[in-house]
Amino acid sequence: MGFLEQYVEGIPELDMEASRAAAAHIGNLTVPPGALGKLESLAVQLAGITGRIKPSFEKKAVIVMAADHGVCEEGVSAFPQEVTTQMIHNFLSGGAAVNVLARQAGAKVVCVDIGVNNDISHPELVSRKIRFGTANMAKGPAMTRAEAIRAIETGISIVEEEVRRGVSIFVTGEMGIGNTTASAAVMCAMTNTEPAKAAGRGTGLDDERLKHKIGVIEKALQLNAPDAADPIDVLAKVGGLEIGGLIGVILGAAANRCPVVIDGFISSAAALLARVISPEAAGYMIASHISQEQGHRQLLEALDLRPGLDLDMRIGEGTGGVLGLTLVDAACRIVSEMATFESAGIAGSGV
Ligand SMILES: Cc1cc2ncn([C@H]3O[C@H](COP(=O)(O)O)[C@@H](O)[C@H]3O)c2cc1C
Ligand SMILES: O=C(O)c1cccnc1
Repeated sequence: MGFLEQYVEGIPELDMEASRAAAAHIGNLTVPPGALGKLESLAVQLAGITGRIKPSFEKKAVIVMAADHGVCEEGVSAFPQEVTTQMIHNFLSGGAAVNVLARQAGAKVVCVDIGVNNDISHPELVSRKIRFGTANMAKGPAMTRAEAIRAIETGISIVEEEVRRGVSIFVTGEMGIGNTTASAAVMCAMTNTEPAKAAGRGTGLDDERLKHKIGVIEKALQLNAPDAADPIDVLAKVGGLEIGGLIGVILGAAANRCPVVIDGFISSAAALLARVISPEAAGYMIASHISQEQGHRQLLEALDLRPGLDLDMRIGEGTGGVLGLTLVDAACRIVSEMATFESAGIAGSGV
């Protein structure tokens, strides 16, 4: 058995006893039953993940996996490929949207080069390049199976390092011009969805170029025939290196009983593959927001995840995910700080 298969076997089931105890505690808090809505289900989930009724997460990290995509040569993005590298410099100097929102949430940004086209060296950059971008999936497989597995294992090793540094909650983030094309192709392959329903405008394609993008995805799926029963085959043929890295982040978080907050469309495509690799990992995923990217709603439904926020965002990077940390903090404070009917001397419901 390879490292990955063995690692995945170690992902623990959720602690249902802790979840039940949290639900009972929430039932005694001074609100009408169920009135705190998704914050209540989040608190119950967090108890199941950590085994603690009143968890708290001091150290938080968003892992921004960055990689390039060979399919960009088909003209599937509104922006040129160099923007991937340029944005990495922006992440490293703290000026990107995810940096700002992560500072607000008290999370550190870990930027990983898992497959960018250029050589980049910076003391803050985690350099784990597997190859210089994927190959063009409209002409053949994006990467080899061995590279796909390495991408996943890279994500796992980064989480393991951060757990050793005390991080106890993770957010998925990414940067890669062209990656909404790869993510839509993954979604189509895994859920048997028409590319016209899965593909969106990404960074801002007009109608004509969106039609072209849909045609490219159709061609890539036809040519590569990814096997829906084999998520690593799907990742290798029509996915991306950062998508593989994020699968590893999700599996790594689950193996360490840490919640993992899922960002937008690209992160959700990674989550879809992760939950087939490990059905147990699904319980550790928290959906942060619904992105404007067409296909995200259906993708979240396929994941059976209900997003907390709907902010008309369409950027990725982990921006929605770090905003989702606020909801996690809110759920934690409710269970640890609220009074119960008994402690506050308030009469319960008469019905
Ligand atoms: C300046 C800029 C910053 C970004 N930050 C995230 N993305 C997002 O856009 C890209 C996906 O869209 P597409 O598939 O259309 O290329 C990804 O890099 C994603 O993270 C950005 C895109 C741009 C242009
Ligand atoms: O939802 C996302 O992750 C997204 C949407 C558009 C562009 N980039 C990312």
